[in-house]
Amino acid sequence: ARAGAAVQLWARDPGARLPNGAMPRLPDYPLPEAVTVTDSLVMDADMILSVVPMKHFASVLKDVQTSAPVALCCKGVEPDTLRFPLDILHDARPDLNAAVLSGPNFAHEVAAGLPAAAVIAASQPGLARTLADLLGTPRFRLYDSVDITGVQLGGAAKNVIAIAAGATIGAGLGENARAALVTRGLAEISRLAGALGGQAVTMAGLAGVGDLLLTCTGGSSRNYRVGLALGQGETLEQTVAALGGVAEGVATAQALSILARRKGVAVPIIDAVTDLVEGRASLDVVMNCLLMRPAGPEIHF
Ligand SMILES: NC(=O)C1=CN([C@@H]2O[C@H](COP(=O)(O)OP(=O)(O)OC[C@H]3O[C@@H](n4cnc5c(N)ncnc54)[C@H](OP(=O)(O)O)[C@@H]3O)[C@@H](O)[C@H]2O)C=CC1
Ligand SMILES: O=C(CO)COP(=O)(O)O
Repeated sequence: ARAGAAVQLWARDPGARLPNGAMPRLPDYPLPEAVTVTDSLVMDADMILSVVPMKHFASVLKDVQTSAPVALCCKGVEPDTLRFPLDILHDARPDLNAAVLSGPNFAHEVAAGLPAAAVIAASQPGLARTLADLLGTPRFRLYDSVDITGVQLGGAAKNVIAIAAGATIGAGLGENARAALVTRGLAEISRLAGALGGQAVTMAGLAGVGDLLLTCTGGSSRNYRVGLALGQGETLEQTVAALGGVAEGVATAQALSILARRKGVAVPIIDAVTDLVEGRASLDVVMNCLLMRPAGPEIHF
């Protein structure tokens, strides 16, 4: 809307709109006048931003009627099928042009109009820039990329590393440990990006280190908060129930561990989070396993 477009916001229950004009998930931010709320999935638009969480994306997609290009904003990997968001879209709607939008973007800060940047990736030449020009504003700076694999992986994997970062702080292991863990997490993601057909260098950008910086340090991150609570000894069930929102890293961890194993890529931090959230090992055990690993050459991706 701030970029000058008339916007339709799809919601399961448009009647849930609050008296102040906001929707319940962001109750402090009344929607701009240019935004109308609808429950129709018949979408005649210049572009669609899909923000449905991974768990529900495929089922919502079945009912969408459109020929507009879709920019996917969810961050994760589907646990059973190991599909990234673009794979899910392509499987259901190979006819649609598609892009991925990712980066360090807490929703409440974007809603408040605070400055932010993100990257849009698409494989079709020119599409990412076209969408970036439609959606970008001086306070929402959009860079473009052709590395759809790297951008999707960055968004999905940072949620898993954020759980590890939160657990490190929650367990009282200190900020040095967190910095080391996030840096080595970045190395894992960079290796995996190359093995999956993306570019390791994308992880130096907004979808990689940018979102890691935000999510692994910002107390607003749901994934970080899950890790923090686990580090403080709470159960995953308690933690997720108290969260009031989705933490995609919980379901994504195991999917990334499996993908990495298939590609022969070592991802010990992602594996540690998988063991933790799947209840296979305690925090003490996974931390000790990480600390006992032999250290080798630093750069090997
Ligand atoms: N929040 C953020 O700062 C950011 C989030 N993302 C990504 O965006 C995605 C969505 O996250 P976010 O909006 O924060 O999650 P929330 O947990 O805050 O909201 C979940 C949303 O999903 C909707 N929903 C729940 N169940 C269904 C269903 N069965 N079918 C369709 N919709 C459903 C909810 O609708 P209802 O309100 O009706 O319950 C709600 O709008 C995630 O992949 C996340 O990683 C990416 C960048 C930033
Ligand atoms: O992706 C996000 C910010 O870029 C939101 O992070 P959380 O899902 O951990 O809250």
